Amino acid sequence: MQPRPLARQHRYITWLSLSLMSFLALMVLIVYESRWVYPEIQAYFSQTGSLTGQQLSTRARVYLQDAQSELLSDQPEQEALEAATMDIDLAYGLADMHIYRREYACAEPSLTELDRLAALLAARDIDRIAAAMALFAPIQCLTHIEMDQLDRRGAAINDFSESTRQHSLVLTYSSLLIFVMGLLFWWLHERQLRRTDRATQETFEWMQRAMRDPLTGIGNRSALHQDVLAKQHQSLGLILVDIDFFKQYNDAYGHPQGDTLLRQLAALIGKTLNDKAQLYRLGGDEFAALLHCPDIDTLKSYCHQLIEGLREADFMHPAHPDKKGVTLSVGGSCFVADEATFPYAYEAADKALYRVKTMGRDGWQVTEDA
Ligand SMILES: Nc1nc2c(ncn2[C@@H]2O[C@H](COP(=O)(O)OP(=O)(O)OP(=O)(O)O)[C@@H](O)[C@H]2O)c(=O)[nH]1
Repeated sequence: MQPRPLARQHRYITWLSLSLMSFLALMVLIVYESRWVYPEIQAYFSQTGSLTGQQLSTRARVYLQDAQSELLSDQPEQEALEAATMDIDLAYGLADMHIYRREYACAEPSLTELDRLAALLAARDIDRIAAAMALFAPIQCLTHIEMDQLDRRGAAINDFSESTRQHSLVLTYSSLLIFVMGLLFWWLHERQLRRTDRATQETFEWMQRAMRDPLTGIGNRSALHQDVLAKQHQSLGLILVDIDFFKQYNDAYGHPQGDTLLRQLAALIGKTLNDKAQLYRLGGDEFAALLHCPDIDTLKSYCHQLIEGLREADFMHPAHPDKKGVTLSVGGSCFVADEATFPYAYEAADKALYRVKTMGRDGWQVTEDA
């Protein structure tokens, strides 16, 4: 059975909504996974070893080494002391950081030492070599700070890379999972749809079979009733056809041949009525035809055609009491299709058929004003 356009549309909409849901889930995940980026960057540039922290200690150390060079140079005393004092002051200004005092034990004594040296140099109370030697301890401290800040920065970068790798992994596996789940949903949906299609098809076929006469392939009594209801308010003609002396035919030829005759008659009635009628087998040797009937004369002409058509076909009947071939008794009535009118129309056609039977068979009658 071809999938109906509506079912296909529904399938696409469901598939689309699943994709959208997966996409949304992925977006939520990305936003969730990215939440660490900004605090991480902030941490990188503020709390741990930072570029600024390292640069300040480096600059301060360079000033102190400059001061040492100036103290040990051969420039005039006055100039050398002034330049060294200036560099020590600059170094003090850079190294006098709260974070250095808090984090490094050597910071406090070094700053005190620089303070003392600056005062001694200003008072010319220390010789140049002693002052240069005294700068080694603060230089060592600043070098230590500088290296430590570098180490901390390296560690922060490593942490940053590691967490980036982990978050990327989470993101990759989650995307894969969502993709697989999308496929699974799609497969489940398709399977359900196929099952529903199959069940619908089976129900449809079962209903079709329930409405068919298995021997002749034409409709049965239920189909006749259903078709009448489907043609509400239309002018219809109902023709009932009964084989004459069918029992004798069966007795003479046997039931299988009787079955063949039933099939042949079903085909003949259809052909005679030019396929304008819907045919039914009501049971046994009784058929019915339902057709459009604008007036009673049309119905009469159909009935006449049936009798003449059978005569022309000339089916043999070896046991016909009147020594004829197979003959039919036909009764008809016209009615406006409705659930309420149909039983009366059926009764009227049946009465007409009965009249034919009682009048010797092989003929037709209609009941007017059913
Ligand atoms: N071969 C065959 N015979 C059937 C079938 N259904 C019913 N019959 C036979 O049809 C015959 C109908 O007999 P009756 O109702 O007496 O009708 P009739 O012999 O045609 O007599 P009248 O209608 O009065 O002319 C019976 O012998 C049934 O056994 C069928 O499916 N196949």
